[in-house]
Parts: sequence; C-alpha cells; structure tokens
Amino acid sequence: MTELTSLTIAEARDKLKAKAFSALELTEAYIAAIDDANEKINAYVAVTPEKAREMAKASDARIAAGKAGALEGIPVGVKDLFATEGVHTQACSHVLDGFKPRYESTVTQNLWNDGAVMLGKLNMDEFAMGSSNETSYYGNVINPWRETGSDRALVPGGSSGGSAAAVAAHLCAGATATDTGGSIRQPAAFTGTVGIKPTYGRCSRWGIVSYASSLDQAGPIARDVRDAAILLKSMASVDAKDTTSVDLPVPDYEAAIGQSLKGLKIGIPREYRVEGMPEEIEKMWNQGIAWLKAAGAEIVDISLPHTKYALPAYYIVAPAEASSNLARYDGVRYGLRVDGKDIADMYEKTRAAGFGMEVKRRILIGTYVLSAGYYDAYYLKAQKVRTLIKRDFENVFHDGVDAVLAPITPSSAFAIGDEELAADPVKMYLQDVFTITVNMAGLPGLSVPAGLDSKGLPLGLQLIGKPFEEETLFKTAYAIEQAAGKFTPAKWW
Ligand SMILES: NC(=O)C[C@H](N)C(=O)O
Repeated sequence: MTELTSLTIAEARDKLKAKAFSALELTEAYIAAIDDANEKINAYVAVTPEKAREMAKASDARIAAGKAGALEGIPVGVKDLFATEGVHTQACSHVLDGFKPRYESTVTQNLWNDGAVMLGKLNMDEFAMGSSNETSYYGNVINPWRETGSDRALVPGGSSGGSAAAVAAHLCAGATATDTGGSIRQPAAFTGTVGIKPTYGRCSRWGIVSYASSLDQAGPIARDVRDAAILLKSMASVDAKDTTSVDLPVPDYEAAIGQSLKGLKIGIPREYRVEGMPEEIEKMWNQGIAWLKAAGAEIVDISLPHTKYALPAYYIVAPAEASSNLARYDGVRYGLRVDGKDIADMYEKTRAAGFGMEVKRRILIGTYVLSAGYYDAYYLKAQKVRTLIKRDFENVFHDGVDAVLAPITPSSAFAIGDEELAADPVKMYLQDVFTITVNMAGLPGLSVPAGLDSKGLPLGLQLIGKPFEEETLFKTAYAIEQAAGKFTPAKWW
C-alpha cells in the first residue's frame, strides 16, 4: 500500500485542500493499487480509470478555484447495484449482461455532486442475495484478511463483499453498499471496516437495482467511523423520484464524532444471547459493554421478545418482494436474451440461463408464499411478525433506551466453499440472525470493528438506533473505535 492510499477520507480531504498532493495523484495511486491487487482479490468487476482521471482533473480545477465540495477528489468504489450512467451495472448477474444505464442513481449523483471520484464497480452477491459473495456471476471476492499462519481463502461476507474488501485492502477510500438483511454490516464485520445501514428512507433508492424494496437501503462502508459519517452525509437526501425517501434535514454526522456518551442509555437485548453462540463473540460483546460503561454510558438489560421470528419472516418477505421485482428481467428490456421458438419460450430460456441458483431459489420461494393458497399462511403472517418486531424496538426506545448494542455476526469470516454452508442454504441464512431485525423494523444499524478473534480475524459489534438518529450511532461507535483501535489486514497480494 502506498502512502496516499493509506490515508482516511478525512485525512485525504484535508491534505487535498492544503494542496499536499493533487486529486489526480491520489486517483493514480488508487488505480495502481487496483491494478496490483484486483486479480487476486476480485473486488472490482469493472474499473473506470479514464473516467476517474477526468473526474480527478475536474476536482483539481475546483480545488484551485476554491470551490471544493465535501468529498472533493476522494476516490470511491460503487457497488454494482447502483446505476451509473454509461457504466457497467449488472447487479453481478448474467441476466443483465451488457447493461449500461442511461441514468445515474441518486446516491451516486449526490457523491459526484460533492466532488467524489469514481474508480469503478464493485463485486457483490447476485442481486444482493447472499452472505458470502459466492453467488456473484463474476466469481468470489477474496477477503484481504487471512487466518494467522494460513493462506486459505476466506469470504469477505455479502452481499457487499466487493465494497468491504476494496475498502479493507485500500483499493478505494470508501465505497457505496446496500443492506437488505445485513449486506453492509456483515461484510464490514468480516473485513475490519465500518458500515452503516441508515434508517429506511434516509437515502434515495432511485437507480438502485431493487431486491426487496421495503427493506433495501443504501449506506457506506469506510475505514473508520468518521469516514462513514462523512460519506453518509453526502449519500443521504430526500428525492422526489423515491417516495419512500424522507424529507428530514441531513445532519452533519461528523460533528457527532467525539461527543460524550454521558447520559446515554444502551440496551443489551437478552434474546441475542442465542444458543450455541461462540464464546469469542460473547466475550467481544461483553468487552463492548465494558468500553461503553467506561465511556460514561448507562447499560441496561432489555428484552426484544420477537427476535427469534425475524429470520424466518425475513426469508418470506424478502423473496416475495424479489420474485415481483425480478419479473422485469424477461429478455426484452434489459441485458441477456436467449432466443426461443416463441415469446414464452424466449422468456423461459432467458431466465433459466440468466439467473443463478440462489436467485432462482428465492424467486421460487417468493412465488410460492405469494400464491393464492399460501398468501395468508406465509406472507401475511410474516408481515404481522414484522410489526411485532418493530413494536419490540419502539417499546425499549419508549422506555428511554437510546441505542442497542449487540453482536453483528455469529462467527468471523469463513472459508470460501465452506461445505456445511454450501450444503444447507438455511445455514447460510443464519448468518443474518443478528442483522435482520434492523431491516424489518426500518432502523439504523452500524457495524464497528471491535477486535480480532483467536484466528487473527476481525470481529465487529453492532449498534442499533432510533429512526433518523444515526448521530447517536456514530458517537457511540467512535467510543468503541477509540477503545478497540483500527484494524488493517497484512498485505499478501
Ligand atoms: N442483501 C442482504 O442484505 C443479504 C442477505 N444475506 C440476503 O441474502 O438477503
């Protein structure tokens, strides 16, 4: 890693303004880092060096004119789920082969309006369905972290595996990601990075390929808490093109960094002490509690009684919405077309060839739970469970709790091709056991690195907050980061 690529966004921003180096120099350093590493890590599915250089030169001109934006000259990577005008946007699916949108997603447009530079598109699980990045049409992402003394390849988590790996390996200064059931927070935990899924409605979903529209939300993955705050400030906005985006002012999240935790009440949910939780996860959680207490927060025991129903309910609601959203890939409007003897045959052949196994599984589950005979038994029931989960949180917040501290993953990063997980999809779905309630309730959730396990791999802690109170999460996460330190993988690539 060269010196320039090891700077955080905050550091690079300040040095760019002081003209210590140019935006073009910073961008060239990242392009060289990607050239050096991407073959081994597979974080980028498309690199856009010419576009990056052009954007960096424009940034340098604005800096010279004293018109620098909040992210002026900062090179970022974009998850392949975000539409980027004229640039590869395939949700890492074969069915979107060759798709280059004629429009830009609101979130990425917000970043460019603030002066950020696009390096390229990042690998992910196909249509964001997965927890290991193994369902991508473009192959696995390799986690930049390795177990001590081993060169076994590990997953970076998913679905935003490319975003997390690129940030951890310093192949971008920060990245966009999305989280439907944990896709920002779990890969952040597996790679020692910080990820936040803001409140549903904080970022516009316009121009983001839909998976499960009532759960999907964009957010950043960054190297530290401050950088995540800076990125979210740029990404968030109300947007007339997305009626679920919320018209509330976007606070200066960075101002929350370093604020005192005195008077803050942190809830520890009993139900997250799930059976069979590895000792190391439990230890890390207890450590987190001790850190927050030492920083002045009050710790209280809380109950979120419907937690155990969240996972099965999610795996009804999300596939149901996916089966509807993915109906549009029919060989006519986008990407791949496999010719057939008539139009129905063409649809069938295109969808059979275009979707991977996991996506097909979810379309089938979703179609089943929405079908006339099963709608009430599954879909309607799952929606009722969702209301109960939301109420659980409302009750604890009503009782004065400001944020909840919980684990983020049931383990550290696992091996690519893990046989147990590959053989049983439900085991893979269990990866989401701690993250899914947040999406079901529409709340903000943040993942912050808290330490390394006995294998030398990062583990994260999760903070869950009240709607639109991301600032509380940033200041609490910063206290954890101050106590735990930051974590960078040893370079092997
Ligand atoms: N998209 C996500 O948030 C990932 C989640 N594991 C899922 O497969 O649905």
